[in-house]
Amino acid sequence: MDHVFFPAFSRVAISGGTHGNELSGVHIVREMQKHNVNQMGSLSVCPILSNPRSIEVCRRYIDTDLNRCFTDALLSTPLTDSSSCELRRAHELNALLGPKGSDRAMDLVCDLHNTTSNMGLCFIIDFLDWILLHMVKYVQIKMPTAPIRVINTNVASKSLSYSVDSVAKHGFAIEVGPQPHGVLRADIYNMMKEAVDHTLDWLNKFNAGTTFEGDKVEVFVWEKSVDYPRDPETSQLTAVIHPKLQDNDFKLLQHGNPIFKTFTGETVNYEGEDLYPFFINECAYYEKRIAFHLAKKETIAFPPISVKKE
Ligand SMILES: N[C@@H](Cc1ccccc1)C(=O)O
Ligand SMILES: CCCCCC(=O)O
Ligand SMILES: [Zn+2]
Repeated sequence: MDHVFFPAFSRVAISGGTHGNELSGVHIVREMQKHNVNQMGSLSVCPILSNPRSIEVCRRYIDTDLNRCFTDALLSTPLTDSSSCELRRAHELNALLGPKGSDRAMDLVCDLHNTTSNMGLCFIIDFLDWILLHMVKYVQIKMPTAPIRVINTNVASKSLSYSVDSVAKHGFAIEVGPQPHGVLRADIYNMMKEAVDHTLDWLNKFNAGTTFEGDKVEVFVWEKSVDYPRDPETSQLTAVIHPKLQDNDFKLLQHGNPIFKTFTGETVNYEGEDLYPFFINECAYYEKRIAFHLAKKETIAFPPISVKKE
């Protein structure tokens, strides 16, 4: 693949607390703010707490999920007195870190999340972005023992991307679990902190003119979601994640494998095509009617890249 050149990175944001009870990112950002981290080598770094009001009450959100508020449609919805706290905050964050799709948007936003699912450390991206794939490869090499994967949400277009990181030129989330929401685990905190540090190191090396050789990386591309079995009248759950699926994120799920155990003891088997499950039993997804997501696994080759000399 031909060598690709990108402009140097200048302004990056590290955001935490987009979901107020996902504490690794809240404390990583708080530590950065406490030590006045705002210049790291060639980068100006903006540590920001995305949803201070939800952090204050240690809940995912106040009115609605902030990480679903950044579609073009919602960002151009005029605010009224009845607008949700999070839509109001999304408009503020878009002005601060974006505007989404504009030339003056942040070069990069790294949004920090935790999951109750056994997912290790995942980079969540909306599109194949050579910069982000190189960054992931670098972090994987620097953290060989940690399970580090890439999830592509496969959103249909930039205008339909809905997460806070989508306002930047290069946006992604770092998702680490398992960690209960509202809880801090040292192992999970350290994994996230190390990944953030390596990400910033990579950006400085890139800016300094390092050529990163082409390579390939496995990417899990979102395909569909599966909800819990529910009572058709009441929508109440009638089953839980089967013990044989629980904690087996990213292990191939094959036709006929057990996925749910009903409260009356029956096993429900998976009837779909062989795919990779993730976000299995994520606490915050019950209300979204998601028991787990399913992804295809693809191997993506990416070209050598280096900074474009202005
Ligand atoms: N846990 C995050 C995962 C995510 C990150 C970025 C984009 C889409 C999804 C969320 O549900 O918001
Ligand atoms: C990482 C989560 C993927 C969400 C895919 C969707 O709900 O459209
Ligand atoms: Zn989150």
